[in-house]
Amino acid sequence: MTLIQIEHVSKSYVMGGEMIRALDDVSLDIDHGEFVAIMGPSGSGKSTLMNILGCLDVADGGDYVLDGKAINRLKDAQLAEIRNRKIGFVFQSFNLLPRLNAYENVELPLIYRGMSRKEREPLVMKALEAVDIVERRKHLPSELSGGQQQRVAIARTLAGDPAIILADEPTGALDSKTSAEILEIFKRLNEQGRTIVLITHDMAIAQQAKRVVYFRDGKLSEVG
Ligand SMILES: Nc1ncnc2c1ncn2[C@@H]1O[C@H](COP(=O)(O)OP(=O)(O)OP(=O)(O)O)[C@@H](O)[C@H]1O
Repeated sequence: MTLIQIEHVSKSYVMGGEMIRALDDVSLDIDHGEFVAIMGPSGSGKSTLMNILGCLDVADGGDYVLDGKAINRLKDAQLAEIRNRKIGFVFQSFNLLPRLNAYENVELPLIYRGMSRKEREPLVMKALEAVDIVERRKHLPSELSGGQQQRVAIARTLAGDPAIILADEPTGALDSKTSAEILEIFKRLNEQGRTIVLITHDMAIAQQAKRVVYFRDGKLSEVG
């Protein structure tokens, strides 16, 4: 079943009087349960596509349907709501709040959703268990390694039960052994049915996904 449908999407920026076509007539379908890597060199348009997929930005032209809903004609408030309910972001820089411990970082988005403490606890614990970080739940981010911080960031995303996880260079700040461990977590989550889109400039990392799409100069092509 199709989860993401992008058809003839374009996005341009004007810089110093010159027009840059960051996305040039891009079409892409992603089914529920897929693990897709979007791979391309710096400046190829990956972040622009991620922002559109993640409902952080809208395209200039073309159509985007996410989980049966047309996204490109929505207003900012509606986009924000879809983003909060459907999209789980994982970033290179973890983006944890430094004064909250691991448990509290995972819990925070559920507080914003208005859930009670009783409702939150099983969801937070389940998410921490899914990434094997339960024992460290009382530690602050500064007391955790990079790999452990990324596990917490993945748990925070999982607790919200998103339709899709968008991971932008999630191993970019990690050494190769830790990167491999984080990629194993994504693979395991995918085996459990999670839909994952991994954005990377690194072919070795992209090849860990089940499907690789290649980006160059704002255009997409399937690999293999
Ligand atoms: N806000 C903006 N204003 C002007 N040009 C932009 C803007 N955002 C992106 N671009 C341009 O659009 C093109 C695609 O950029 P994008 O950030 O999507 O690439 P990327 O593949 O994510 O690169 P990187 O891996 O370096 O982050 C680049 O030429 C970039 O300079």
